[in-house]
Amino acid sequence: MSALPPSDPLPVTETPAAAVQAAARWSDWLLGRDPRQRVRAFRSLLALLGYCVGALLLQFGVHTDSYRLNPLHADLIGLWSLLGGGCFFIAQRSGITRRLRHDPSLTQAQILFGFSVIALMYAIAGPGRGAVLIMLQLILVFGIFNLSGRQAWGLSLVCILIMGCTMLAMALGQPLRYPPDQEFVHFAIMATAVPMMAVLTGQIASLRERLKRQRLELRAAAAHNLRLAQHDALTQLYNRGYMQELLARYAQQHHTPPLIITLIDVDHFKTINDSHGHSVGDAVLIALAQHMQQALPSPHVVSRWGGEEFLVLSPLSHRDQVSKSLEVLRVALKQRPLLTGYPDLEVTFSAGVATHREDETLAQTLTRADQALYTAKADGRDVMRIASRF
Ligand SMILES: Nc1nc2c(ncn2[C@@H]2O[C@H](COP(=O)(O)OP(=O)(O)OP(=O)(O)O)[C@@H](O)[C@H]2O)c(=O)[nH]1
Repeated sequence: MSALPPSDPLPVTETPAAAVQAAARWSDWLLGRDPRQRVRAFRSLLALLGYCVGALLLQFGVHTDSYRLNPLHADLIGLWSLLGGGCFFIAQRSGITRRLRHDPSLTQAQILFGFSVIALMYAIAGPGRGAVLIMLQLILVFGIFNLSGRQAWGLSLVCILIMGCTMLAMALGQPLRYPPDQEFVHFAIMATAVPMMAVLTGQIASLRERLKRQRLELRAAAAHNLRLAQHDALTQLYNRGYMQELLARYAQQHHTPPLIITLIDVDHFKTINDSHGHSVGDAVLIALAQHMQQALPSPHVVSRWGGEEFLVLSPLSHRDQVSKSLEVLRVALKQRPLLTGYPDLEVTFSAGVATHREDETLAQTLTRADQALYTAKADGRDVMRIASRF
């Protein structure tokens, strides 16, 4: 028996339209099912789409001869960009990049590859190279979601270096197609815009970091609140509210699992409080709770049901263990004092046990356990009684 029964069945919802189902199947086939890997594969696919457009534009330039492109160069660069982009997408889609702890998105590698494509395109585009510079910014935008500020600055410097060298080489090698004064302006624009992207990426990285921290804090606070709501502050056992919820959930199940309810009550607890003080009474409850949890570990669920009363929920298959463990505990309490420093403090308990029957509700089982406990008290305490059928 688990601490909580399986969650309620999902409400019946309308079946989505066939077109939606087909789209979902296609998207699963294309991007995979792992949510994180899907995002990575989607970004790589987007980049591949960008390379496709770039390759097509190069072919368009060759056919119209508007930019006097070298057809062989255009083919090679197109092929390079599609091959590289395709490899990155396949790597993400296959999931092998998940093993790369530091950069499973391959962001830096993809950006560096993008720089190489842009530099090559810039070198052959001639009069169309202004458009290539726009694509350069697009490549940097891809890093905004994954890079740290430091990584963004590093890549910016590499970008300025690669593009600066390309511009210089073209200005020196083909001064008619790449006039040096124009290349200077292009370089100045690029060298200003690229670091700006690095600054923005750094800001978004710290925002991401803050959000991540807040999410972790919220999760910890929610877990803490849940613990407070379900546990008794004194004994740290499950509290009555949690047990009532648990019983209600079992009761709602079509077939209530075979259960045993045991109610345990400390004998003459008022006398312990009156003669030793409330704090000693508290210590007795804490110590007894610990002993009971040790005697009846999972799958038993031990809880504090009320003041000096405990409720134990056990699967029917563990019925013998309940009576044996409680008997062992009862005898142990006689042999050595529960609290060190209080050798004369005698603590005993009475218990009532009821097995849930198919023809009754769990509330009725609980009532029978309570009646059995009452009988144990009436029989002189320090005993366990099994509930009768009714
Ligand atoms: N120290 C302490 N005492 C508590 C706590 N909760 C309830 N009590 C006390 O538990 C005592 C219960 O007394 P009774 O209901 O008369 O039960 P009892 O003295 O154990 O008598 P029997 O159950 O008939 O054996 C009361 O005096 C409550 O004040 C608690 O958290 N700490």
